[in-house]
Amino acid sequence: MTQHLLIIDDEPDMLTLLKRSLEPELGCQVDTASSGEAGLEMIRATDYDLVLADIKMPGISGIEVLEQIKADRGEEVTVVMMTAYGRIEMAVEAMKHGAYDFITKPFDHDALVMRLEKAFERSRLLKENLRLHHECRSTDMFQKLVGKSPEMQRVYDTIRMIAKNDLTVLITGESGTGKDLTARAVHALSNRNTRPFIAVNCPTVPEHILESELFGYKKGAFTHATRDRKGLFQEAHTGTIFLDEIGDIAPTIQTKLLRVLQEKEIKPLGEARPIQVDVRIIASTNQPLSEKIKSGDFREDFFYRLNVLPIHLPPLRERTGDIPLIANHLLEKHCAKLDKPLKRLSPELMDAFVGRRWEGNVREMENLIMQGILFSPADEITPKDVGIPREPSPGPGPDMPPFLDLPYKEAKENNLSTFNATYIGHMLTLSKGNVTQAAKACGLERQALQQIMRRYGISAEPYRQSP
Ligand SMILES: Nc1ncnc2c1ncn2[C@@H]1O[C@H](COP(=O)(O)OP(=O)(O)OP(=O)(O)O)[C@@H](O)[C@H]1O
Repeated sequence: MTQHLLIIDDEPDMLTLLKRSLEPELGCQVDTASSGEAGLEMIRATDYDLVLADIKMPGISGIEVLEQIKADRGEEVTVVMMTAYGRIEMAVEAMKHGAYDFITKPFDHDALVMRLEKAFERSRLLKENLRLHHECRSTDMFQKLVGKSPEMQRVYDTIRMIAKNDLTVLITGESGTGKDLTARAVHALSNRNTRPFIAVNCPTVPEHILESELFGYKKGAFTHATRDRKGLFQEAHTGTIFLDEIGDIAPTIQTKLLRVLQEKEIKPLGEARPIQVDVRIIASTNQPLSEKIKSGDFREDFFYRLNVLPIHLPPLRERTGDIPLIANHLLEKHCAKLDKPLKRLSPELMDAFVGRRWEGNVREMENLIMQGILFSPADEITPKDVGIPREPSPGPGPDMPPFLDLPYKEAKENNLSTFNATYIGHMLTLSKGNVTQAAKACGLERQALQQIMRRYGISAEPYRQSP
């Protein structure tokens, strides 16, 4: 991409001369401004890679231009100053204000080109750094949610699409599917990410306490209210509140939450006047709320207020392609947490994992893996270590393979994933984690094997621990 240079100088001849010589020599596009005021306006409108400004100008001086650029854009824009020969104190002043370099007039042309090339290089590196930093931040947001299946890709797309606005989100999914992680990802990608994220596990708080926990109370509101206390909504002000397992809350609290959603205000117990709060609400449930509405346990109007932006997390058995990836992720995470050397999952255990129904989803898998890490005597965790019978569970029907009720593409992808985890796992076991040897045994080029391993989230690391 062509780089973009802005030259600010009050001498028109100098501008013409520099533009004419620098454009072909640096291979960049040069714009010119004949005053500090005009220059600043152009900088606000265009993303320049480099600004070359004269220090001494009538009106806004070069130093003032520099100060303004630093105030508006920080380190994003690289600035080089020009000063007349002998005005070294001005150049020092410019460096103090954050100029990258200074050049004295009259110039030695070659030296000028060389210094501007260096400044362009600095600007390119800086922009690349900023881009990577930004990319890292946005992948960080999802880093705890592992899974590459089409189902999880849809979840990530939805999170990205809905995170930035302030609308209410309802996350549904069986227990242990990652609703809590998803709520945190929505907050992390939202504009509120530097503000509080308050999670409330609704069923664990007794009904009579939940109201005062959420909305707070005034001194004297009830017998033990010896002082004013802020509720969680006030704690979450300008941030996000996550109401986990909302399906379990009592109708009286549903009515009060409905009011918060409608009016954006809360009323602490014992307080006469409502208090305005600016809180984004994310709720989750593992129960079909439609049934609760039918039985009269959940207010229908409250449900519609909550279900503005829905996210559904599919159960693990419907995204079996993710199982090897999540299993290895949890293994690494918990070996580190439990301060144990990295173990590996035997191919038989991975097979059993893929065929399992996982009623408790990722949480159930996490528990099994922790047991395996603690109880397996060797580096390899086998089905026996976690109490799984050797034969994989039969899946949906008595004799039916677990993929027969899936669409072709998905069934194929899931089976490929299992096949790769088992086959490559076996070859890596034999080669003690040596990828070159494993590739030879597979009859593949090393790079081809590495590509497959990357695609299916297989790491050679755990196999290197073999005695
Ligand atoms: N996609 C995933 N990748 C990695 N870890 C996950 C994933 N989904 C869930 N987990 C892990 O599984 C455990 C359960 O996840 P989480 O608490 O988010 O589920 P939940 O749906 O909120 O569960 P519950 O309904 O029981 O509250 C957590 O330790 C979480 O880190």
